[in-house]
Amino acid sequence: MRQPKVTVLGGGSWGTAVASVATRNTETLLWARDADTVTELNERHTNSRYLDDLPLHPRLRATADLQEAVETADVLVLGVPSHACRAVLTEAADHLRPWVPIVSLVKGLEQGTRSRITDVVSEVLPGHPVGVLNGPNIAREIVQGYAAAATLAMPDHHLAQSLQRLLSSKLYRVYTSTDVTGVEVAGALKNVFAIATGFGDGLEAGDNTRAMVITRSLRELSRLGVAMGGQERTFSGLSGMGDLIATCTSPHSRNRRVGVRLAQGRTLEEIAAELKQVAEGVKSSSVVMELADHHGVDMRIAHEVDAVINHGQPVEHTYRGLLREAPSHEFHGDAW
Ligand SMILES: NC(=O)C1=CN([C@@H]2O[C@H](COP(=O)(O)OP(=O)(O)OC[C@H]3O[C@@H](n4cnc5c(N)ncnc54)[C@H](O)[C@@H]3O)[C@@H](O)[C@H]2O)C=CC1
Ligand SMILES: O=C(CO)COP(=O)(O)O
Repeated sequence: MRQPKVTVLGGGSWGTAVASVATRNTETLLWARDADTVTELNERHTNSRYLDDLPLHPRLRATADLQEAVETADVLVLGVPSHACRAVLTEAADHLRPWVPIVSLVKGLEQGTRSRITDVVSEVLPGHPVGVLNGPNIAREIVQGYAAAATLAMPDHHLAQSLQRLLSSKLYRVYTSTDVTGVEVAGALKNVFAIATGFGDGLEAGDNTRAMVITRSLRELSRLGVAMGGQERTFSGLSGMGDLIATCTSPHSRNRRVGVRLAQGRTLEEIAAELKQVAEGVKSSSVVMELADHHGVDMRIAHEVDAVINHGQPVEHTYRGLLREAPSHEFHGDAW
């Protein structure tokens, strides 16, 4: 039987990495809007703007033609940043065959609507089964072939199992789940907490501080995630604790780096110019606070990140402000 063809939308670091993994299993096409990236991917099998000279799977093919990419897809993987999802999906809608499953790689929330990206997918492309693939996955490490794992969450477990085979490799272990909400919320929220961890690192606060911020962030993340309909246990899994560990400690994390640089006195504009890549936590920081208000969840750490990013609060004030608050029972109550 013919293997389903995979199309990945988004020629940045993560779309490229996932497309390269999928190419091992099946015919895979990567859509990138930048023509030079497409030429380089097809001719040199690299994507140097995002992944230096790391070799990609030689059979991976790229195109800048969205129609070609979408109309041949049996499985569509969404790998553009959250702010571009609705526009790209709307353009893709006319070309996608009915019932093609869609997997989001996006770790962000839509500004304005506060929607999860799988909800945006269902709105723009009703009737398509939709899920999310999240986990501690620094793109360059996956391309380098270091062992890693992620969770593919879909409401239909059988469909998740068949897509699991297409998107995994021996070294990239994809587990399944039916908790789409939990996995997706965890992936978006951890970026905000990685910025908070970066604050501590930028202030050279030490390893204990980092562990405190990560652990208390997990508690905050879980409380909002459960209020939004996620399952508690999901947050101690790969997309929750796992991704917090990776993003809050990796020197490759862009969100953590935003926090470090802000603590060192750089402006967001300077940091964006240096990164040249998306750090979803910057935009998510205000959305998370809107969701926290909506669901009545007190989120002190996320609140401080929002204050720095969106309201010009100096990082030192944030740090001292958090420490002034008395700790409560570790697992009961709203204190951070
Ligand atoms: N890089 C990583 O290690 C991981 C990233 N993610 C998530 O994957 C998503 C994509 O991130 P990355 O690939 O890392 O970002 P990136 O910054 O490396 O690349 C973004 C890509 O999207 C394209 N793009 C931006 N706006 C567009 C638009 N309006 N239309 C079409 N294309 C557009 C850019 O040209 C670029 O190719 C994000 O939500 C991120 O949080 C998830 C796991 C790992
Ligand atoms: O999601 C990621 C790792 O799992 C990538 O994190 P950054 O976007 O902070 O680089």
